[in-house]
Amino acid sequence: MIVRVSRIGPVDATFPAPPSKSYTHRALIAGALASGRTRIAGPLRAADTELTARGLETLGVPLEWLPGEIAVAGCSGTFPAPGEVTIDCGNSGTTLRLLTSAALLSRHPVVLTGSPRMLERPVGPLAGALRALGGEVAFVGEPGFPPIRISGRLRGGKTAIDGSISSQFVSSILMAAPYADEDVELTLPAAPASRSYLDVTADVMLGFGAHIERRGYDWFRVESGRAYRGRDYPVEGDYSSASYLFAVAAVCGGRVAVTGLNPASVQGDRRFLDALEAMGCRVTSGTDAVTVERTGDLEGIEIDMSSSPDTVQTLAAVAATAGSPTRITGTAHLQYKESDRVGVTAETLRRMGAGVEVTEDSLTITPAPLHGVAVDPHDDHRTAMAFAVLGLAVGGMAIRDPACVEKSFPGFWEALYGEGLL
Ligand SMILES: O=C(O)C1=C[C@@H](OP(=O)(O)O)[C@@H](O)[C@H](O)C1
Ligand SMILES: C=C(OP(=O)(O)O)C(=O)O
Repeated sequence: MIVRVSRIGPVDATFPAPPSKSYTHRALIAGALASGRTRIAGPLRAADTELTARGLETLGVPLEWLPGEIAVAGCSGTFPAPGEVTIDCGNSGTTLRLLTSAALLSRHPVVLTGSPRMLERPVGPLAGALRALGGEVAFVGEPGFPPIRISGRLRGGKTAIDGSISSQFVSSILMAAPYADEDVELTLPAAPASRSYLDVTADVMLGFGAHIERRGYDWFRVESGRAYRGRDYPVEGDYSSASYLFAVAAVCGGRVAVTGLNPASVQGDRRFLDALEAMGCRVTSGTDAVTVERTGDLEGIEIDMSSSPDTVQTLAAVAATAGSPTRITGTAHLQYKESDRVGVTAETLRRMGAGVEVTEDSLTITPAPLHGVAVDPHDDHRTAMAFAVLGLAVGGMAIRDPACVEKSFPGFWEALYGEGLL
């Protein structure tokens, strides 16, 4: 299937934010490990969160998707898997990385695997740190990459971990740490990639009753024995998904309001709104909605997006419509995602007519007259959504494999269609 995107004029639209993917993954894991029952209210039901839920079910945790909620029966820190199990994490890095440490809480070995692309996404630094904490991690295929077989136990103690490729390595150990035999102390010798996701991890852990101490992003200690307690857990809206909706106003002009976002959220992709503001949009944040409005022209900016990787492509799309160049830094780790995102974004923007310069850790977009092209997102939801939005300003865009948005934002096309934008 192909979605054809035509040029539209200024917009005036209001959308509900899809629920947060990162919060839903973490609430599922905390609820599964907790003592007692958890009710996750307003979760994201998308391909990736279903993969985490299915993985937990494979580990023996009863859970049920009900209308508007997930009911999870916590296993009090020991997964009751009946024997060795294999969990297919598909294309979801968060599922694979976060379940890797949790797998040590099963009585039996766990094999974690995924899509062909997932098998190219690194897990080496996570494996190394888990071994230092008592786990056994065997690489079934290529060393440093899934599939991995996890056995042994989470003894705990102190170790260093390199999170410069992915913050998910650190989040993984933190989330399982309350169930280690001893306290877990992690030192991060290098600045972690996507550090804001460590704030999301800490937020969920605290919300479920764990005890975590930290010094910024370079030292964390989790108390062993302060177990998660089952609870009613509401999931806030997703700033990464909302970025595509805000970007519609930025590239087409007019106004887009998104409801259901937490204005005080620790989600790093809130930074996308700072970028839009710096480029010349008006951003207002009320109790009901966050609104982006553009009446004049956009200016290029220079911005570090190292903590907000999932909105780099959205920002690149907006930047291509500005009146001057934009330099986005902190992009090195985008090569490890569902696709080599900087490469794909640069190649597509160049085909559309923009000037693009790429370095190891930056992306500079020089606007020029643009024309629509056919985009094959190669199973990367964010490529599909970012270029669909740009298509609304440029016209003549064709997005192949539109179903790949199911990974994080299953209602994306319907949301645009519902507001008359497609
Ligand atoms: O922990 C998480 O929920 C995520 C962390 C980020 O990954 P990296 O830390 O690998 O950059 C982000 O890109 C991903 O979509 C979700
Ligand atoms: C990188 C992403 O997710 P994950 O790492 O979970 O595959 C994403 O959603 O952009």
